[in-house]
Amino acid sequence: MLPREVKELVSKCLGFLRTYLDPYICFEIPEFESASSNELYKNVQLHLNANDMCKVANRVVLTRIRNSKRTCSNLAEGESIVDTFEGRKLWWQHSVHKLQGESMQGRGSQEAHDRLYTLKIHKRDRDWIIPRYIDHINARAAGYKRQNREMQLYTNGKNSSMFSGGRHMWQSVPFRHPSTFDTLAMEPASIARIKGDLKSFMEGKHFFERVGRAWKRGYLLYGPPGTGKSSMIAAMANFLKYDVYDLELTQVFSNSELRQLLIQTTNRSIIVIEDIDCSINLSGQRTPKSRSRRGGKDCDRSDPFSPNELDKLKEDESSRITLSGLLNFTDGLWSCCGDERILIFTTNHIEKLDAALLRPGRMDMHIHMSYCTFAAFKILARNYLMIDTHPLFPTVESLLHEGRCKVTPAQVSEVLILDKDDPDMVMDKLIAFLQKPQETFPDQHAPADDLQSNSEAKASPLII
Ligand SMILES: Nc1ncnc2c1ncn2[C@@H]1O[C@H](COP(=O)(O)OP(=O)(O)OP(=O)(O)O)[C@@H](O)[C@H]1O
Ligand SMILES: [Mg+2]
Repeated sequence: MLPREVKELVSKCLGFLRTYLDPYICFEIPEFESASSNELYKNVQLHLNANDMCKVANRVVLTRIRNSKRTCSNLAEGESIVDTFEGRKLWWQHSVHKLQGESMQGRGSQEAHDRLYTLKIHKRDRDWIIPRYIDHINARAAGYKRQNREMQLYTNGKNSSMFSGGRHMWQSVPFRHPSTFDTLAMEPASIARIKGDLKSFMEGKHFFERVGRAWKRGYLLYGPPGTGKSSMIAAMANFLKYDVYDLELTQVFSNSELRQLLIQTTNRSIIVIEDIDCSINLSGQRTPKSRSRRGGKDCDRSDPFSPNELDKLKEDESSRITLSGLLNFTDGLWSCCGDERILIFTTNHIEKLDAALLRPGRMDMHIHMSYCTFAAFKILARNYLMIDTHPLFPTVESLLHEGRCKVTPAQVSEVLILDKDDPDMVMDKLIAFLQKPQETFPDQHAPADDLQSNSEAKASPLII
């Protein structure tokens, strides 16, 4: 019989020998470190989920958070799977232990389990694979979070200015607008250009740093009412997964308040000022928005203002928000406080905009949203009626040809939605509608025509 000390020494030596001879090494990634959650654990979970790797496991835990669009899968207790990275194999195992007594402190009742991922790799890969693989997981998880996060729509309401000394100048609701570039009726070539521009902006961090420019981009959307300017903004937000800040300039009472509002916007966001011609004018005074009989927001109208509007106008006279205050944020020193910002102005009346707004370097791209073309109609027909062709398509084409019949995509979609389950009837109704004389809204010239005479303006902005 060996004495106890010797037995312990032998087993210790055997343990060392086993570790020494074992070609693998394990890393543990617990869900919690002390009482705080371990971000890496969550990132591993997202990485396995994003790559659909859990589906090869025998037991998978499926979860869906309330109001979320996605179902998440995770390895069940004791399950393991293999991942590959740069040609090397890595093994993941998930273990779950029930917590008791003191170890539950600070976790809350729902965290009564200790969850842990164990990553096993070859010892020889240890030095080079670990930093790179972990970076890869974090990057994948960041991309996944971005794709799946709930977007927000912020607005500066009347009451928001009460909080200007505090932190809450914006109020938000979840942004769930269904418009996408697939549902937008527009020339496919224009859509492709806009998507390409947004993509290169989103991926342009190093470019903007290298050339010393603030990482921002400005778009001016102009065209008659109902041509899809607001739908375009929603499609851009859904494409980029950015939050939207709908800035109501008529509720902003000074340049400093405007600056505070803009400073509070977060990175990766779209700041929108709709109907810019109605929100601000050259002298910096604002006029209440109104709709003309043709449906556009017509600020220089001839009909008298109501008493309420007159009161508002008087109130406005004391306001000191100016175009230069706004432009200071678009391209002045303030433009670089924050990254990945997109600024969008919309207008029904580009001809009324101040030249300062149209100058190169202000709005990088001018996008003309115009009356429905045949290509745009085909997109609406596919989306509303689920048809790609119909015997009456050539008639529609000749009616819409070269803007012969001026109807907006909004008007066409109103007709298509009427009997969407009966394409033949809808097509008949559409032809009858297109043959009726239409009351049109004056569609402005593309600013290129105005800018041609201005040599400074010839180089930019991009015009679509
Ligand atoms: N280009 C388009 N593609 C698809 N649907 C469109 C388009 N234009 C308009 N619509 C339809 O018409 C509705 C109104 O369009 P939208 O609000 O985007 O127009 P707008 O140009 O912003 O008008 P306004 O100048 O009055 O603000 C949308 O909800 C959508 O259903
Ligand atoms: Mg709109």
